[in-house]
Amino acid sequence: MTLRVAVIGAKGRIGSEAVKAVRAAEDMELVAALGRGSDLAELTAAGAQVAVELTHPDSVMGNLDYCLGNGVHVVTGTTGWTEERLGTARDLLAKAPGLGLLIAPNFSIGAILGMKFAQTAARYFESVEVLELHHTGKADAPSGTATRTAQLIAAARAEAGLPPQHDPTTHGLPGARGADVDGVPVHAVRLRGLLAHQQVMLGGEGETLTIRHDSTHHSSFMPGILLGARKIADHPGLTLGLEHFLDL
Ligand SMILES: NC(=O)C1=CN([C@@H]2O[C@H](COP(=O)(O)OP(=O)(O)OC[C@H]3O[C@@H](n4cnc5c(N)ncnc54)[C@H](O)[C@@H]3O)[C@@H](O)[C@H]2O)C=CC1
Ligand SMILES: O=C(O)C1=N[C@H](C(=O)O)C[C@H](O)C1
Repeated sequence: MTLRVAVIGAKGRIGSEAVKAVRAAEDMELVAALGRGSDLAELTAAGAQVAVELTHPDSVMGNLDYCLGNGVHVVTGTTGWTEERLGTARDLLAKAPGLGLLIAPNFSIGAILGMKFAQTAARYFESVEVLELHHTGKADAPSGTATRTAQLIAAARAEAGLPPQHDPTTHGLPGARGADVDGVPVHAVRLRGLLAHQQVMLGGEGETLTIRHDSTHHSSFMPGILLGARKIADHPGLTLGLEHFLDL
């Protein structure tokens, strides 16, 4: 049966690519393509079963509220998530039994594997820092991927009983050591010419390990978006990370 999919944020960098990908998918029909200022009622009028939400941290919560309140599963890649926002999303889901919400910090398989490799390596190294590099249109910093990666690394270190990292800095400028995400320094670069890149650097006695991923085109995110749209109805409630839909 054909899956009826709507894209919200259809004119954006990733949204416009998602519109093409959904159109090209033989098992999907693009029933609505909404931009800023569109009426969300278009989506329900068109009978969308799944909304692919790719907008802005300022817009995502309102879109979730509408979709989950109107019987539509949601796959979102929009970033800027906090514990408070996740709590609100859980509250919305509690009022929408049977509906699924996938929040995916990154849809690219390489990035997801990079996060997994970093999580695996974390327990074996004394030091770890995350560097993310993005295009100049990005609203949030650090990136959703870097934040999630740092959280996974911190949890792995804690589970292994590693002590907090020692920061030797006693002199310097504020910000020079990056943002502190659960004790892991995260550095964000915004540079024209870049798209989405991440480097996790781990260091131990006499060695370093670097895990690097580069998205060089928005097409890298499309197989993950389509997979999320296909699977979300079978996963009611909140799923945080596309890795839960993959055999990892
Ligand atoms: N999870 C992932 O793999 C990826 C996530 N992203 C995230 O997706 C989001 C969008 O990124 P970009 O496409 O680069 O941004 P963008 O600024 O190019 O596109 C966002 C689009 O959403 C539209 N928009 C904003 N509010 C809206 C609303 N209420 N209703 C409908 N449309 C609305 C804007 O007008 C714009 O066209 C960001 O949060 C970004 O971090 C981006 C790439 C990959
Ligand atoms: O804004 C982007 O471009 C991206 N956003 C996501 C993030 O914040 O991690 C995913 C990817 O890095 C591209």
